[in-house]
Amino acid sequence: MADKASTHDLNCLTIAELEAAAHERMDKQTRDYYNEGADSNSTLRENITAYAKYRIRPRVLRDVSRIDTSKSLFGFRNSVPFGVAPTAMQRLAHSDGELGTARACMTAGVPMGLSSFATHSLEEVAAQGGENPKVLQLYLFEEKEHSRRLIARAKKAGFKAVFLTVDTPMLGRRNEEIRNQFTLPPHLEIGNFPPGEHGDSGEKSDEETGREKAARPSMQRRPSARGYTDGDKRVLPTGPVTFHTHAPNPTLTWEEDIDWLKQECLPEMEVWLKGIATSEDALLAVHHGVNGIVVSNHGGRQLNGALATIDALPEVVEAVQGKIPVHVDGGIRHGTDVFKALALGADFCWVGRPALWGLAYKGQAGVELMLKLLSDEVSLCMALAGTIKVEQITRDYLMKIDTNGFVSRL
Ligand SMILES: Cc1cc2nc3c(=O)[nH]c(=O)nc-3n(C[C@H](O)[C@H](O)[C@H](O)COP(=O)(O)O)c2cc1C
Ligand SMILES: CC(C)CC(=O)C(=O)O
Repeated sequence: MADKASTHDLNCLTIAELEAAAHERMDKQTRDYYNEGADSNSTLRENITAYAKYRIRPRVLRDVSRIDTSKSLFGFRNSVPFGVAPTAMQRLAHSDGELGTARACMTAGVPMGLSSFATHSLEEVAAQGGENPKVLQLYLFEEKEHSRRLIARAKKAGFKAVFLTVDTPMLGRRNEEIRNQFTLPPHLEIGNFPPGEHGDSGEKSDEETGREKAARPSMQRRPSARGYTDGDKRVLPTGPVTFHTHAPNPTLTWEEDIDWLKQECLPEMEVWLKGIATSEDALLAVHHGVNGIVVSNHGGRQLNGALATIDALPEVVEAVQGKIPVHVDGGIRHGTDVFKALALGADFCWVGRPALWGLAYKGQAGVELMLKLLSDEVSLCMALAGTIKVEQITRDYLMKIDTNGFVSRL
């Protein structure tokens, strides 16, 4: 027993405990920024609770002494069927930041999604090495030249794909972010867009330096912020690249932008869409020839009231009919959630906040811990359900409980 306990972090045996441990280690601004969703947070909550509607139908008396949790993606055999989703500004959590996440993903043999708005550059992340795939999350800016340059850099650095985020025509309303007057501390900058390289004076932006904070009590409501529709006029951002000004792009369309992106990326990097939530858009994605989609609602941070991703997944899977891979993120907090998502037809899963909690808890080692907890849970769940390989996980292993408590096969 003593031996077994010694391989564990007894303070963090679950993702929930990791979340609690991280809570104490983050300042309020960071904690609120990472943890909140949009508006009342109902989609954020439902992303998690919706998993409880599904129960597992375990099969027995199969030799489960060897469980293979691995899954191929971008030509690499990942150790598990999930990776770390792109989340912005990871050095807010810990000085290891995105480099710590990259090293943890490399050690665990899982893919890493890097946010366009990371606090390290994509070159620094690539330099951490590893055969595990790296994916660049892309906010396609209205000034396409910025995006063109970023895409070229990602190609050169060996990124396997871009995940174009399509659920941010405007930024969702995050009330704590507004209340806290969120600013990037002066010692940090957005690694991919350092001040001075994007048509600005070389001065850090207000958002990056925190200057004029007092003079601008609600920075998100600057006319150029474009996050809200309460009278602000949309203005093409011309200054330094900051996330409030550049991440949202209300002008993107299937016709204008997807072909452009494919031309920029292919064949070296695949083009995926992150933020698909309906069968109609999934079919359009197939029609426009993208390489894959991620069913996502941005961790409940964009359209509050949107369906939980695990509930949106089945209609997308049914529409796509295996023509392109379908991934899912949002609310995954246990290995059984990964199992359920795979059973409902996802080819792969991504986890966002748990990696941030790992980082906040112990930097790189904390992300490694998070990946180990989730990997062990996936492996145990597969064994107890009677599945030896990821490919064996199908709808036959699930039941659904409706609001009246009736249980049915899928
Ligand atoms: C703090 C934070 C920052 C995020 N930053 C980005 C980002 O820069 N680009 C993006 O496409 N998604 C971003 N996301 C969304 C994640 O990629 C992912 O969709 C979401 O976190 C999944 O939900 P989960 O946190 O419940 O696992 C962010 C999420 C969080 C929590
Ligand atoms: C750069 C930001 C817009 C990052 C983001 O997507 C988020 O905070 O949800």
